[in-house]
Amino acid sequence: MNAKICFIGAGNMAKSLIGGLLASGYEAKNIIATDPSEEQRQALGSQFAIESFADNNEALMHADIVVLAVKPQILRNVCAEISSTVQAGSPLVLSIAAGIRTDDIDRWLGGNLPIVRTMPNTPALIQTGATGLFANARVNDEQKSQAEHIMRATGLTLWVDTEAKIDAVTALSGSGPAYYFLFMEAMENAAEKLGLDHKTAHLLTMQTALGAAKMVMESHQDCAQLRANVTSPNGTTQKAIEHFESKQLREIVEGAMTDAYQRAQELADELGGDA
Ligand SMILES: NC(=O)C1=CN([C@@H]2O[C@H](COP(=O)(O)OP(=O)(O)OC[C@H]3O[C@@H](n4cnc5c(N)ncnc54)[C@H](O)[C@@H]3O)[C@@H](O)[C@H]2O)C=CC1
Ligand SMILES: O=C(O)[C@@H]1CCC=N1
Repeated sequence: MNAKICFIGAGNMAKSLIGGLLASGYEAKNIIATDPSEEQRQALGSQFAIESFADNNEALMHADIVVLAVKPQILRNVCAEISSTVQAGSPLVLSIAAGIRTDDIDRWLGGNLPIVRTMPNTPALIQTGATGLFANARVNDEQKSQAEHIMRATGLTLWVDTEAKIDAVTALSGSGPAYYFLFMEAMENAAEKLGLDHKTAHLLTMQTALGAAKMVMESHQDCAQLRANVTSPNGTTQKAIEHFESKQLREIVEGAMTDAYQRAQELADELGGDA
């Protein structure tokens, strides 16, 4: 693939995608990025040998693919600013903005555009991300594979067939890293109360999380079976699991993810729409 990709916004997520693309052999001359912040452009220039611009329209002039990587709250204004250049070039539009629907982006950009909406997550920063993708009806097969190629540079990619499912992806893998961080924080704190020093508690928590995740990925056994393997009859794990179950851990997780899902839909209504 040698399409010219233009990132609008050169913050954390854009830099992780650019880093991933370059590491996977994508040519630096085919990647450009924009950012009004000189500091961000300098940071970009010191990390990667790609061209950067302060002016979105100037950068977009020759782009085959535009990646919208600004904060959701400013996306509407950015789209208004670039709409005539986008209409002139009709590039594939890829959005990584949380909670903004393809119909809104399309309307803000002047209409009739192929748009892929994605939901990455922060482990993309270390090329261990997980991204859900949704394509609107104007995206063709070649453009789908281009979008997938870009997002795969930072980890796993999975397509969903309705846009509402992107909100479910947001509740799962988009926000999910924070759930694991919270659980790890709680384990560390509990271990310290049981007498371990902070460093020991931290190291054992991290290694346990990594080991558990690797086992799920590599052992060909499902989570319930792996849990059963740790749980000796009438042993320590059984006591802990019984405690979790008696406090309705599963219902707590379902409630949290349902709240996240509903918030994703509310955000789309608040930031999108005609207002
Ligand atoms: N943090 C997360 O877990 C996730 C974030 N995202 C999405 O990724 C997108 C980017 O997020 P981050 O990289 O974390 O934000 P960031 O704040 O690091 O980067 C945004 C960049 O946009 C630049 N910018 C501001 N105004 C601009 C303009 N008019 N034109 C061009 N660039 C402009 C800023 O200077 C900044 O460098 C957001 O829409 C966010 O919703 C998506 C999934 C997960
Ligand atoms: O918390 C949020 O709204 C965004 C979406 C997924 C991760 N961060």
